[in-house]
Amino acid sequence: MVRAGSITYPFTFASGQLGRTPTWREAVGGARTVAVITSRPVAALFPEVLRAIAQAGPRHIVVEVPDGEDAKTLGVVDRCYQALAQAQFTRGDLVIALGGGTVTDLAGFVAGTWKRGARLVHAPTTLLALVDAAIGGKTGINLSSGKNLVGTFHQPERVLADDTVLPSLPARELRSGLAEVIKCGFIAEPAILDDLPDPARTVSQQSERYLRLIEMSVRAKAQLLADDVADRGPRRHLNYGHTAGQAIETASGFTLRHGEAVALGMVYAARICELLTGAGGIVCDTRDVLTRVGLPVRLEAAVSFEQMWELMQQDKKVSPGRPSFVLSPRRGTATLTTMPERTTAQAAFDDVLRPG
Ligand SMILES: NC(=O)c1ccc[n+]([C@@H]2O[C@H](COP(=O)([O-])OP(=O)(O)OC[C@H]3O[C@@H](n4cnc5c(N)ncnc54)[C@H](O)[C@@H]3O)[C@@H](O)[C@H]2O)c1
Ligand SMILES: O=C(O)C(=O)C[C@@H](O)[C@H](O)[C@H](O)COP(=O)(O)O
Ligand SMILES: [Zn+2]
Repeated sequence: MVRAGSITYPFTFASGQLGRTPTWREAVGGARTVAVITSRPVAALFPEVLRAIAQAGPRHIVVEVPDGEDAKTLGVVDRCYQALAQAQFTRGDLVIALGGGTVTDLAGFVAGTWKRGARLVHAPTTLLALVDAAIGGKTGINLSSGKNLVGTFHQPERVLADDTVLPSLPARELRSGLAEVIKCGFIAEPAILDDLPDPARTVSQQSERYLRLIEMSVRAKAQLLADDVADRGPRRHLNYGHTAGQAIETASGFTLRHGEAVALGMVYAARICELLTGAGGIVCDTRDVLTRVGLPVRLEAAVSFEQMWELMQQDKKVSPGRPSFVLSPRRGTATLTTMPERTTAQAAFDDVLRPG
């Protein structure tokens, strides 16, 4: 179960459940219409899931949205609203998000704002969505001025976790998800960092290990948000590596995957921590861990300090004088500090991120 303040909902883990009609019969409850928001590649990968949803009973529509970050725009939100309007979709009807974190962020926002809040079930299909995006109710739409600048908190009624989605993931997507898993290792559960998968082996060859990692990451995230859904205190620890990471992700024009950018953001935060505390070895440890699974530890995209700094100021956590930058001085712990001064921020960028 995930507790998000006063709301509690199940995170059910069962191999193959997404392709079974009874799963969906139970999830649909009394809805008369179901709207599946998904992307074309995901729909093509999982026809048996769409079939199982169709067989669950109510009328259903499939709203296909662009793949990846292109889904998280106000234009796509509007297209989803039009589809819901045409289907005379009510608050008691159900939005199903079938896809990765971009789909859960978009569908969560659409459900949360449709008639001030429709029902929502997440069916995550990437590792990243399974361990992170499908849990906790954050939704996000990008603007040209920054990532996730528009959003609501809207909790799903349930998260249907199914590890049979993982084997088809390209290695790069798997690594991107592992960045969020590693993040949980640095901020909350150090055992994660001693149990990382071997990138040379497939998911199926180390499935027990993946199950442990998913379990530890979900537990860590659920604990941090349980009493801070609105992201004012401990939940912010989940933003470790994101202040710089999401700025870099945006400045790269989304050529970097979310997890890759977060990996670079964690290296950056590690250096900031060293500069602020005088401690040593944090960057080295961070790079060692990330390198073990093949995540980037140096910035190769053409992103300047000025671009990153400018975008960091747009971060939602930032308000003058208030703690908004996450440090992890020791494996398994996190603290909040104020945004570093520009000179410190520039020094850290030059030390660990400057390309070339
Ligand atoms: N709301 C939150 O708490 C939260 C947390 C973390 C990340 N996010 C957001 O999530 C997004 C990143 O999510 P993502 O990494 O899942 O990216 P994504 O949704 O773009 O999916 C990545 C790619 O994988 C493909 N794909 C999906 N499932 C697949 C499968 N089973 N097999 C093969 N390919 C598959 C998709 O078609 C896509 O091309 C970012 O926008 C990030 O901001 C949100
Ligand atoms: O759930 C949270 O809280 C997180 O911060 C999880 C992050 O991994 C995720 O990328 C989130 O969408 C970032 O949120 P934002 O507030 O920085 O937009
Ligand atoms: Zn993230």
